[in-house]
Amino acid sequence: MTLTGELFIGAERLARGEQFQAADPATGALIEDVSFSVATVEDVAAACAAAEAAFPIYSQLPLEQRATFLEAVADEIEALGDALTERASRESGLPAARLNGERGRTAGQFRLFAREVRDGGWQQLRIDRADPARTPPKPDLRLRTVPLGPVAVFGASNFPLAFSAAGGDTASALAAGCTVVVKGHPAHPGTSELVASAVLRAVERTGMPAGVFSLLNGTSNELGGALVRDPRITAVGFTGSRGGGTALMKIAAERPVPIPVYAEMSSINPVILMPAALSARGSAIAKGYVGSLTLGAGQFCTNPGLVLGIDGPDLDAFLSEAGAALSGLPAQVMLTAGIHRAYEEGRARLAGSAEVTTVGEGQPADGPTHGRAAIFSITGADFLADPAHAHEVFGSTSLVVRCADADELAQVLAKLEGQLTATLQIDEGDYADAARLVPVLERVAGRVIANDWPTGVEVTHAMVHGGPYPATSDGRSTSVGSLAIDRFLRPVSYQSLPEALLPAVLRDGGAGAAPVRVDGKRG
Ligand SMILES: NC(=O)C1=CN([C@@H]2O[C@H](COP(=O)(O)OP(=O)(O)OC[C@H]3O[C@@H](n4cnc5c(N)ncnc54)[C@H](O)[C@@H]3O)[C@@H](O)[C@H]2O)C=CC1
Ligand SMILES: O=C(O)CCC(=O)C(=O)O
Repeated sequence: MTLTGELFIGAERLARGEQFQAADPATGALIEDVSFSVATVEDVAAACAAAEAAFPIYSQLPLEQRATFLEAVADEIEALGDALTERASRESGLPAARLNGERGRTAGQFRLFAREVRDGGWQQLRIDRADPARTPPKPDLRLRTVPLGPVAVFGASNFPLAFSAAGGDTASALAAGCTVVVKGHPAHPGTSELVASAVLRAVERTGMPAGVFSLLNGTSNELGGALVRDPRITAVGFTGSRGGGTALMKIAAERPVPIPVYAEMSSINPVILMPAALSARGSAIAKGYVGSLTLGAGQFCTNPGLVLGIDGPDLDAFLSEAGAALSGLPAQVMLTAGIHRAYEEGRARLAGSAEVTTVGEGQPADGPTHGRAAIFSITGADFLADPAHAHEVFGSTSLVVRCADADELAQVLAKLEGQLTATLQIDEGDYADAARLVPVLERVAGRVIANDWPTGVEVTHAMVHGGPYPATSDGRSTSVGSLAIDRFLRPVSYQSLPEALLPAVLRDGGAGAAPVRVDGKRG
């Protein structure tokens, strides 16, 4: 498919005078085969108007039609085949195998949400029957969730497919019945265009209203700000930096009508090496750690950036294994020059800190945007003395905290900000101590993991990819898994409405296969 560089505003494809090009992350050279139009503030308004016009139609369609549309998006994304992988690899520097997997995950997310839409449980149907004989009389009350309205989605740089134009935020918003305006990430505009064209083919094929999906491109923060400010936008999905996420939260909160922002931001994903596990299989844990740390050049928000262990010979052996495993690994191309620069600054800050020791490094960089992996260590006391040591370094750098004892380890945990994940490496002999840690970890993180690694989020019903601030802006939700649909819904109660005016799904016998809670009893 030939790229045009146009914007997608509903069914219209538009070119603009101001344009930009993607850059090859490996060299920094511009990819000159196509220039991408920069959306104007008028384009933002037009996309939001199209999303607003489509919303009453799209949100009222039978759920079967909505589910069929989501499946058509999955099919069309898969049909893009190698062309999508090639473009995404060119724009992100990520290898083809990883991107093929991500394409499958992206299509899988749409299919999961199609099944979820059909299941209907997310509508939270409840009926409390009237009791006119009660004093005072009890009214008939019926509840369901309704979609919020048009949603703004910001594509992420590090997952050009699964967290971008048709990533998890878009899939869950469309599943909820919301329309979507995407602000594509400027690092991969061609990838976004290919994906948007697949979504629009699905729109056409399944007869969805134009405006259900739009894609805007541009490089400035003003564009994203204008989108969040638009009065028709009712919620925001974002994955990116803490600075970007908090800026959007501020804009959303200062609107005449504030709206929710679901921003996934920074996380260092603590991993706790429990003594029995460390003693029994420190070497295997070290290898697993280095594998997770260096996956995708460490550019995962689930990257294990912090490891906590009790000082002693087992931790020494672990560190030397991890350092050795790291030493042979090549530096990897990072996503953008800016992300590489931020990584190098973060790595240099740790390396230059008097309290920090270098445990091991990967092979030196042999290109301008290659990130060299590194593991550092610090004592628990020094870590506690300076909270800056807990700042995320986005890439393959991790800090191991050598705690004097279990009490100090608990103090370090207590100092941590909100996290997406917290991982325990445990054996049976650790269970008693681990049992005391689990309640602490569930306060810190959205996902508590045992004997696995945080990178690679499973897209399922029981997944939580979220966590207390600053891991996300709203720790009550997830951005991955079927529960993500809840972010874009709100409950409405219908009191004493005549049957003819009730939503069909709330009429007696109208729920179909969807579960209904009648007078408090689950069906
Ligand atoms: N938590 C996570 O999963 C991720 C975190 N990052 C972090 O973000 C850093 C920069 O990477 P990017 O992906 O470029 O993230 P970013 O936060 O700079 O940009 C993400 C998107 O938000 C927009 N944006 C950023 N700041 C904005 C503002 N003030 N107003 C309006 N729109 C704004 C950008 O134009 C882009 O579309 C990385 O070095 C890393 O530290 C990056 C990717 C994923
Ligand atoms: O680990 C994953 O699969 C997802 C990571 C993620 O959400 C991110 O890096 O933005």
